[in-house]
Amino acid sequence: MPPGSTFPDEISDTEQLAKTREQFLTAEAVDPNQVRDAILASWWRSRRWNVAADRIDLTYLRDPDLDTPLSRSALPVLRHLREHLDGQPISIILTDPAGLVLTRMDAGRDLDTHLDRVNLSPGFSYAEEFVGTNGIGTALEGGRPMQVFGHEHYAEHLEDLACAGVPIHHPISGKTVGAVDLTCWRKDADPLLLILAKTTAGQIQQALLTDSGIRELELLQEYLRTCRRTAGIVFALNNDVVMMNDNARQVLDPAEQSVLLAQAAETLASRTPTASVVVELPSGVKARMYCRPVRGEGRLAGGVVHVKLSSPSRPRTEIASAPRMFMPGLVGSGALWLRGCHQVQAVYDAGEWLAVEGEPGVGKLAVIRAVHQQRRPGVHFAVLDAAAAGRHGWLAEARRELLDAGGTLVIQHVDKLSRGRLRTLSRLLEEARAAVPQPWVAVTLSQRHDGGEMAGLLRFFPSTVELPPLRHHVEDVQALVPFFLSRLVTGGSLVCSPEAMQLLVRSSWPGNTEQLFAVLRRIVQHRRSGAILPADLPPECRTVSRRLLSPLEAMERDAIVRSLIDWDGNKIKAAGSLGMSRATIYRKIHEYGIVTPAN
Ligand SMILES: Nc1ncnc2c1ncn2[C@@H]1O[C@H](COP(=O)(O)OP(=O)(O)OP(=O)(O)O)[C@@H](O)[C@H]1O
Repeated sequence: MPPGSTFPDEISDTEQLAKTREQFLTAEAVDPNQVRDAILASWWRSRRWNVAADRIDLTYLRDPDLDTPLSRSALPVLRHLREHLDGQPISIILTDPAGLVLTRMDAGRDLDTHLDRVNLSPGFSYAEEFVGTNGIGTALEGGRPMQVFGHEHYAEHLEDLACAGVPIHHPISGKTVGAVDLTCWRKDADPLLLILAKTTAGQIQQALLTDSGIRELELLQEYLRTCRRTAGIVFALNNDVVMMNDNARQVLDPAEQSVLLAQAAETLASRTPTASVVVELPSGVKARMYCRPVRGEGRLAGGVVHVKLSSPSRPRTEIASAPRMFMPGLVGSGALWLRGCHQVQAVYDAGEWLAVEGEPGVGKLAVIRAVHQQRRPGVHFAVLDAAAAGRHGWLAEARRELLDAGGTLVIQHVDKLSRGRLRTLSRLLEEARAAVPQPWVAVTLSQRHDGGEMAGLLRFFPSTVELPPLRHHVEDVQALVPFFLSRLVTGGSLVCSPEAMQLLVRSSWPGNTEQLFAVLRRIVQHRRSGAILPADLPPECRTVSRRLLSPLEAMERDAIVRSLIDWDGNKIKAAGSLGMSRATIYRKIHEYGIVTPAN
């Protein structure tokens, strides 16, 4: 099957795909033309998660909570769809944003039995990190609709199925609140399934908007009233929205915001919310919070909170230099990081097209997006990934964005383009320079390329801004952690303990900010409120190795870290339990940069 296509043709495709998957699993070279780009990328991720391909052995996580805005809005839509499908063997599944199956509608005995056998049932998570490539997890991971057929699944027990998953976004906050998935037998697969899943996700979003609109309006009005009455710190929150006045953003750093939001969420969720609570912030400053629940249509719509900092012990200068979001969606105040961001702003303001360079995951796209949102909010913003340039329709999309759309276009990973594609893109950029309206174009790349076709492309971009790896501004981990936690856990009810933060700051983050985000995403799977402790951190956070380890090395490192934790840092006992000599464990600890518990 061609890598860009969306639907495998026939049996020959199926056999070829099965062979390709097997080659991938046995670490043989894979012909990228035999498998779709998005699937190959997902196989690589599955391998990095160490997902087992030969079995599905999931842990039952918890009873799904169906009394949530998502379930309340989605269930009537799904029931309606079930009626329309009129007994056809298509399973309709709703999950939360982490891939936890919330509900599955009956689809006939044979299919239901099979789905039970592969744990595609309420209470189990179909996140990519547990099951590997699949319609639900891969759609959520990529943040876009995804159809996965037969042998494209990473786990072989899913090879008889085809699934179409679509993330559901909250219509107001834009956050991913869940996914809808339609699963059928592979032999019955049809490209229309994805269209149906997209329509269903759209209907659920519409229902969410209708259901939450009135309550959100009540919350907004109460928030505005409070802001008019007081010049102090005010914020309003519910599960989907956080509003904050300028004072709150200027005076509180992200860690303090997280603590206050967590406390406010807890106070509002309690059956008898107390009117005023005193909270000690990480800096030692005391804050008195006045929480007022807001109701709309008989239900809790959220709460408005007014905060007074009651301890003046913190000097004003410290308040002013505390890290805060200086561009939309960005935190961090390390000198190298800020210099990169200011350079991007300057090039944008000069109206020049821009190349941004840096290791994978350092935040290249995030900075460009933030500058765009800051300078031209509401104007069209599009992202094209050059890693998917082999996909059918990619060039047509690039042409449309460059010549017709105006606004901002980011082409990520241009260093992944073939020479032919580089030449074609250069021609399009030439045309785009004369387009009306002219787009602002930025490209991102990980490696420096000084010659050949890449030089031809880069002549359209007068400046290259280099963003530093996270290890060069590792102090920003302190601000990134609470920021990511507030993105991952609604209501901000999870904070990081100082002990865990110390380990996070000591890690070397070869995968940069993206890796930090992935680590926290994994942690919130099992800890959703309270404080993250050192024991919650995965073994990779106990190493200061500067290089990315191979999957086999990572497994060995993890085993050593776990054993050291089990034996309270006693290296000799840990080595004994692993069947390793004392010399070997010392060498490995040094080689992998393991920070032992005793350290
Ligand atoms: N300073 C920051 N503040 C907040 N979030 C950040 C920051 N830097 C990076 N991120 C987040 O980290 C993740 C990785 O960033 P991003 O995708 O921009 O990296 P990238 O350099 O473009 O990666 P790649 O080259 O691998 O595509 C994203 O979720 C992004 O929002």
